[in-house]
Order: sequence, then C-alpha cells, then structure tokens
Amino acid sequence: MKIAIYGQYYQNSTEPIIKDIFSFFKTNNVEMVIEENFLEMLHEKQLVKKEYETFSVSTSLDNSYEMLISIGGDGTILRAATLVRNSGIPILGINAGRLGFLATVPKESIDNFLQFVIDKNYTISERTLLSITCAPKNDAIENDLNFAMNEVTVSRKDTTSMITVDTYLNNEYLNSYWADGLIISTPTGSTGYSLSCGGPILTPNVESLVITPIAPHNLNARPLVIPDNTEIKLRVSGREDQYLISLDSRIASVRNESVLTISKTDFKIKMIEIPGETFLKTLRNKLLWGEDKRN
Ligand SMILES: NC(=O)c1ccc[n+]([C@@H]2O[C@H](COP(=O)([O-])OP(=O)(O)OC[C@H]3O[C@@H](n4cnc5c(N)ncnc54)[C@H](O)[C@@H]3O)[C@@H](O)[C@H]2O)c1
Ligand SMILES: Nc1ncnc2c1ncn2[C@@H]1O[C@H](COP(=O)(O)OP(=O)(O)OP(=O)(O)O)[C@@H](O)[C@H]1O
Repeated sequence: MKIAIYGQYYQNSTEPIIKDIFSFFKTNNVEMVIEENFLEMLHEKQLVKKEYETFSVSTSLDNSYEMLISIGGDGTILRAATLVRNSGIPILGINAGRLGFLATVPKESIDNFLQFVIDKNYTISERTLLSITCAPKNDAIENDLNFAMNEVTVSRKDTTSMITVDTYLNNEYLNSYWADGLIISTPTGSTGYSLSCGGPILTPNVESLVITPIAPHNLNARPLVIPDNTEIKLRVSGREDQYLISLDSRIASVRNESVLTISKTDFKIKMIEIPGETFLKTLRNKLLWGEDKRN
C-alpha cells in the first residue's frame, strides 16, 4: 500500500502527529511518499530522514496511491485537493487545525483511525466541484487549478461601493444582485463562506448548488438552491474597472463586463469517511449544535 502525505505547516503539535503516523505505517509496511516542501520542513526539524520519495504540485499523483493524508485544517484540505486534482485519489484529513470541518480525523488516537485505513474499512464521500470559463479568457483563472471544492465568489475590489452582478441560469435572467459579492457554493462549501452569509447547509451528496449574495442591498434577495447541472453566467459591473474572483483560497482579478460561466466539473474529489466520523456528527460537534443547553 502506498500513501501520499501532505501538510502546509510545521507547529509544535506536528511532531506527535508525525511520530504516530510514521511509526504506525512503518509497522504495517505502508510505503509513504511525502510532499517535497513538507518533507523539507520535517527534515529541518530532524523529525524524519530524507530517505522518502517525494511529490509536488508539478508531479501529478497517479492512481497507484491508496490515498492522500492531509495534516492540517480545512485550508490544508483545500490545498490537498489541488494536488490530487482529477486523479481519483481519495483524501483523508487529520485535523491539526482549529475547526477541521473537512479534516475529520482527530489528532488524538490516530492509531485507531489508521487501522481503518489498513483494513480498508471506510467509505468515500464524493464532492462536486465548480470551474469557470471567462470571456475574454483570463489565464489567472483558466489554468490547471481551475476548480473549487467550496465555492466560486465574485466580490468588490479596491472600493467600498457595491458591485452589480447580473446573473443568468441556463441563459435565463435571474437577478442583478447589488451587493458586496456573490457566492456560488457547492454542498461542501455550504458550511463555509455561504453559511456565514445566511446560506443553507447541504449534505455533501445533494446534487445542488447554492447562490448566496454577500450583504445584498436588494433586501429581498435570499440564498437560492439550484440543480448542480445548471450553467451559471455572471456579468459584473461597478465603479472600479476590476473585481475579485476566488476559487476556494485562490484569488484573481477580472475586468468588469467579462462574462463568467460557472459549471460543475466532470470529476469529483473523493473524501474518506472513517466509520463513526460522519457529516451529521461533524455538524453537531463542530457547528456546536449540541451546545444548546435546553435539550
Ligand atoms: N466570512 C466567512 O465565513 C469566510 C470568508 C472568506 C472565506 N471563507 C471560507 O474560507 C475558505 C478558504 O479557507 P482558508 O483557510 O483560505 O481561509 P481562512 O484561513 O479565513 O479560514 C476560513 C475558515 O473557514 C473554515 N472552512 C473552510 N471550508 C469550510 C467548509 N467547507 N465547511 C466548514 N468550514 C469551512 C475553516 O475551518 C476556517 O476556520 C473559503 O473557501 C471559504 O469557504 C469564509
Ligand atoms: N501540519 C500541521 N501541524 C500542526 N498544526 C497545523 C498543521 N497544519 C495546520 N496547523 C494548524 O492549523 C492552523 C490552520 O490550518 P489551515 O490553514 O490548514 O486551516 P484553516 O483553513 O485555518 O481551517 P481550520 O479552522 O480547520 O484550522 C494553522 O495555523 C496551524 O495552527
């Protein structure tokens, strides 16, 4: 069994996590291949020797890997998705971060969870992604990483004035949002930025997207759930010449009046769900639903 290991940061808490993972996998004869910058960090801290094979953003992973283990928070999982891309390699997140909504494995008792990996006792949760085409073409977005697991957002840039986002669904006019921005969220992203702007939570396997305005001054505008095979066209205008577009954590500038077409990609990201660590449990525990003392 061959497993890719990825992390973005080294903190004090990294050491016990790495020690647990490495000793467990060594005992179980699992081959580990480590992302090159992360290996550099671990080597600098004298945690591991440089005897491991490495991979990087530019050396795409092939399907000989059983999975990629991401050590960090949700931001690290979003970066991990840009490493696996359309390879079909599933991602397992060990939560070394704060919320870790997508990184479901707690960093305590890692051995118990990794035993599920060895036993192949897990399920796959497939996550819909969004990508963009821009007319005229925009190389800053339309590149190898043209996909978002959480959301695509358009928002104002260099100004406090609102932008106007003319929005069409399958070429039918929907609305001109006058707002700070507009979020097109996947089910995965529905618990991220969209939620903060009043959007609904979707379970990961729902075949829908959510259009959520950011602070709209059309006061009646509400988040809208649409089928995920909808083609969404946006044309943004405003006082500045440019606005911002983001795909998860990545951001670029786009000229006003460009036409953006947003649609789902033809591949999905596979997230590993370990027995007992379900989406519903994560909802209760990480969005603190269980903290209401009335019941
Ligand atoms: N006001 C907001 O809520 C807001 C604003 C900007 C971005 N975001 C989210 O942050 C993501 C980018 O992450 P980052 O690490 O670069 O930014 P960041 O460092 O600002 O972290 C954003 C927070 O959002 C949480 N988060 C990310 N994806 C989530 C998801 N699918 N479900 C639940 N929580 C989630 C993370 O745990 C983290 O605590 C974006 O895709 C967007 O969803 C949220
Ligand atoms: N490999 C790691 N080892 C130890 N701590 C880490 C590691 N990766 C991330 N962290 C901790 O988690 C923090 C957040 O990480 P990351 O950017 O991946 O997540 P995030 O998007 O901020 O989401 P979350 O709220 O889940 O932390 C880091 O600042 C760091 O404190």
